[in-house]
Amino acid sequence: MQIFNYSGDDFDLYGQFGGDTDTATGPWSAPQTGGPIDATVRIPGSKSLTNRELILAALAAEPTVLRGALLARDTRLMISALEKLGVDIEVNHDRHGTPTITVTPPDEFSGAVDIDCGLAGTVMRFVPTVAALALGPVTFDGDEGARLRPMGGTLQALRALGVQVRDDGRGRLPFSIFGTGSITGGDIEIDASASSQFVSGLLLSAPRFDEGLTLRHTGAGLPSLPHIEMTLATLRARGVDARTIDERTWRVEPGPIRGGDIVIEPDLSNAAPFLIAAVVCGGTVRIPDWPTTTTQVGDHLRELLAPFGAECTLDDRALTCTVANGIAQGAEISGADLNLEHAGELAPNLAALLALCHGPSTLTGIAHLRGHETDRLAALAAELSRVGCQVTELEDGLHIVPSARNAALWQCYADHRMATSGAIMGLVTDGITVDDIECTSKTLPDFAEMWCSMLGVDAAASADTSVRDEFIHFDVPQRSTPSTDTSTSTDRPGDAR
Ligand SMILES: O=C(O)C1=C[C@@H](OP(=O)(O)O)[C@@H](O)[C@H](O)C1
Ligand SMILES: C=C(OP(=O)(O)O)C(=O)O
Repeated sequence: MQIFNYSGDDFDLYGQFGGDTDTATGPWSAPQTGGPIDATVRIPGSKSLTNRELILAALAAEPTVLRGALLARDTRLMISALEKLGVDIEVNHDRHGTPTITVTPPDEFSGAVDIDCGLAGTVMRFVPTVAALALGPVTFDGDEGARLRPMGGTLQALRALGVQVRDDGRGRLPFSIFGTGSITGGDIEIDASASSQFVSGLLLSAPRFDEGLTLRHTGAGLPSLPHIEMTLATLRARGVDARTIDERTWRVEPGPIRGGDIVIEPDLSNAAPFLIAAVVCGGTVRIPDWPTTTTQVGDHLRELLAPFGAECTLDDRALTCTVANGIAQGAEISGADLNLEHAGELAPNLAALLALCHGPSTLTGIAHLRGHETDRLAALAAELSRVGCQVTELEDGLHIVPSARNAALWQCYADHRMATSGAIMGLVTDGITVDDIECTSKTLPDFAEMWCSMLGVDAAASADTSVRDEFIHFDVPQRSTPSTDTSTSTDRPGDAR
């Protein structure tokens, strides 16, 4: 069972904010269903939107109310971090049980605090720039796995902005920021090839810089461009002049950030395993409140799943995804070559789908996944191989050759998307046990219950505490330790671990 290194002292992980105390723990037998699915799955708020809106609400000139926000480990860590910096945050639920968060910004941010980032990229890359606007030192640390994630882009940028930063020279957590209450801003260059979050974190706080910010990415490819679009869109929606100058340069003018009432969209990337389940099992999955226009990369699932037999129709109430003949009914779907540079977040779940197809597939453009919650390329290669596929790790992706599959203990490496990928594999593979389904609490605490409910199976039957003996003896692939290079700009994709 995963033990969370969670040190937020204002609330417990499943307690005060309405988390589900029945969340499955320990080894979990991936459930199967006898026939096609017919389910409506209500997906909680977007992690990326919730954490952007929390940051902007903290920096705003007036209070903000967030409706439909996500309450999961990543967003609770964000709330806790901002509270420590002096932001007043109240969490309630409306009469339908939908979370409502009221955020009142402080007159000035307080320093002399420690921030726990957990494993949340949005906390470790978005909060430091807010902390640089505080008076006094702010120290950042996180889970063991978080200490392997690239941070050089953020630290490099803060130093270029004249902020004093102390770290051990590896460009990783832990580090301390010594804010002086203001940032002048201006023009800076960073290498954001390891994560788009370096760019987003700076742009979000930039309206509060005296001269705003012109930010240029200088490195190789820039991943997850839609997430930068999302950052610009959230800024503009609050009255900030934020724009793309060219494909590597962005400009944010200084000025007040509006508060107000904001509705958070469902997390479309978290819809991925449920929509993929329709492709695997056949039938229909409906996702209510799917937005008709959005910057979320999960919206690309509508096109991405079409070649796999998914007919997706969108109206103003829901996305309906119907699959006439699923893999479980004998559909022989050929593999695919996908460049997921912009949609890396979807790669683990799509890799699981490709492993269930007929014929080889290649995923490219995702070298930066080595710096995600775990080295996702190594983790997917290890786990898909364990189930019986032939998988080759490429410099920037994976080559997957499906094969007859066998029972296995699927390891998650604390990665929520590895956990949901294990659940997908288990839909049509007998004997898949996911070692740590609880790590889905990073962005979707009720995943196990939602999955069982979609399949019409009893959730209690999947909570398997007796791992079969033969599984215990599988080797766990070793994760390499981070580079000891003293430069803070060693965040090139592939160098991340
Ligand atoms: O800004 C964001 O909310 C995110 C940006 C992306 O990060 P990377 O650019 O590091 O892939 C994405 O993968 C992550 O899940 C969320
Ligand atoms: C990469 C991810 O998360 P994070 O925001 O922690 O980077 C993810 O959710 O797939």
